[in-house]
Amino acid sequence: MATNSSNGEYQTTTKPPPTPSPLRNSKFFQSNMRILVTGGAGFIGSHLVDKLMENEKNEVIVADNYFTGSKDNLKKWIGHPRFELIRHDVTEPLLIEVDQIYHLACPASPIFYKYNPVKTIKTNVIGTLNMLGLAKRVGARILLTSTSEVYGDPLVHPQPESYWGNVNPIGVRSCYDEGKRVAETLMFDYHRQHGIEIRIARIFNTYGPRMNIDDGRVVSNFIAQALRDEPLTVQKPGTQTRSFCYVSDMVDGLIRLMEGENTGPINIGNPGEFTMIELAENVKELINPDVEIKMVENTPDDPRQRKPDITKAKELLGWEPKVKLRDGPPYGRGLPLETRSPQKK
Ligand SMILES: NC(=O)c1ccc[n+]([C@@H]2O[C@H](COP(=O)([O-])OP(=O)(O)OC[C@H]3O[C@@H](n4cnc5c(N)ncnc54)[C@H](O)[C@@H]3O)[C@@H](O)[C@H]2O)c1
Ligand SMILES: O=C(O)[C@H]1O[C@H](OP(=O)(O)OP(=O)(O)OC[C@H]2O[C@@H](n3ccc(=O)[nH]c3=O)[C@H](O)[C@@H]2O)[C@H](O)[C@@H](O)[C@@H]1O
Repeated sequence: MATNSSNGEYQTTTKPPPTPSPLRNSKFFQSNMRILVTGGAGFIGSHLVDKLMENEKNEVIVADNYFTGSKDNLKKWIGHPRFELIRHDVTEPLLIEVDQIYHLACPASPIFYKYNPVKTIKTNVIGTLNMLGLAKRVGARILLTSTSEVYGDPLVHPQPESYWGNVNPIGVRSCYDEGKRVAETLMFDYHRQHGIEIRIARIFNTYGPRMNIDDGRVVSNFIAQALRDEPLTVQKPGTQTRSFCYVSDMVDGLIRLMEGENTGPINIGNPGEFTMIELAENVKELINPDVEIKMVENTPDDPRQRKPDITKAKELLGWEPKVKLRDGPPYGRGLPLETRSPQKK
């Protein structure tokens, strides 16, 4: 600090900064790690942001076009000095400086990704290309949230990462599952060709607070129907299976993958497997024992079985899920506010 002394000369006095340094709240503050989360206003992305923001050394930038996400999911961080929210569509280039990129931007619920399939493909292909271009320019590590849908309607059960899948390339789900397969290809080509540090997570069905109550995915559908006293719509045959991972476990797995040494792809999911009839019976028992279960027509190419082999996640990341299906709110104890409305009478 420079002061003007009585004899007119400048003297330098040093004073230790208070803790925490006021610089942390100033525009001159530089965090240790600048992290971009694309799709950070969505369901998984906003929980990931919450976790990343817990670390004072992280500065988090979210880029989202709000197609299926919402500012509301991030409201507690808006205005925070280590947080920035950008309305941005990843199909357009993004020029910023970051150290890590969690690339989640993509509609995930089948009703939304089928709504504008060409846009879904653009998001997966051009969007991933743009984020890889950004990673290349600034030397950032990039993690892609791929999906168990890359296994299609799997003929191997449970699915290990070495399984190449059984995917219809021209079906109504192809914009999403083939889009994610191309995104994975792009990740590995940038890795091999340009030395980009990549991480690929193959996420299996995930549930928890902030799922959009009307987004059509089975857990939110059944819970919303049970709360509204409407029949639970089990799509035929009802014997198809899924394995449901609670969102806090998912976020933990994604961060471990980003921070670890393995490129992946690595399955992140809960191996507990349920038929859709079993899921409906669980929701009925836990939320509304009087509700009816109704069989309805299914949509094309619905995978008949899905369960992750998580051997790699256990061995390479030291990760396995902690929350069982019946224990993870909104499903078991304590429905979160986001799915509580409308109230059951
Ligand atoms: N939730 C699951 O069960 C699941 C399973 C497998 C894979 N994933 C993957 O995880 C990621 C997040 O899924 P989610 O469940 O949180 O879905 P979500 O729909 O809640 O979140 C996706 C976010 O991406 C944003 N987005 C979509 N298109 C965009 C674009 N072109 N530019 C910028 N932002 C865009 C949306 O507005 C939203 O905020 C997705 O990549 C999805 O494919 C999710
Ligand atoms: O985990 C994954 O990799 C993928 O899982 C889901 O896709 P899906 O499993 O088809 O998700 P849902 O729409 O929740 O359907 C699950 C099952 O429930 C059934 N279902 C759905 C809705 C409903 O009301 N009733 C019902 O029985 C469907 O037929 C399907 O068999 C996600 O939404 C994708 O984003 C994700 O990539």
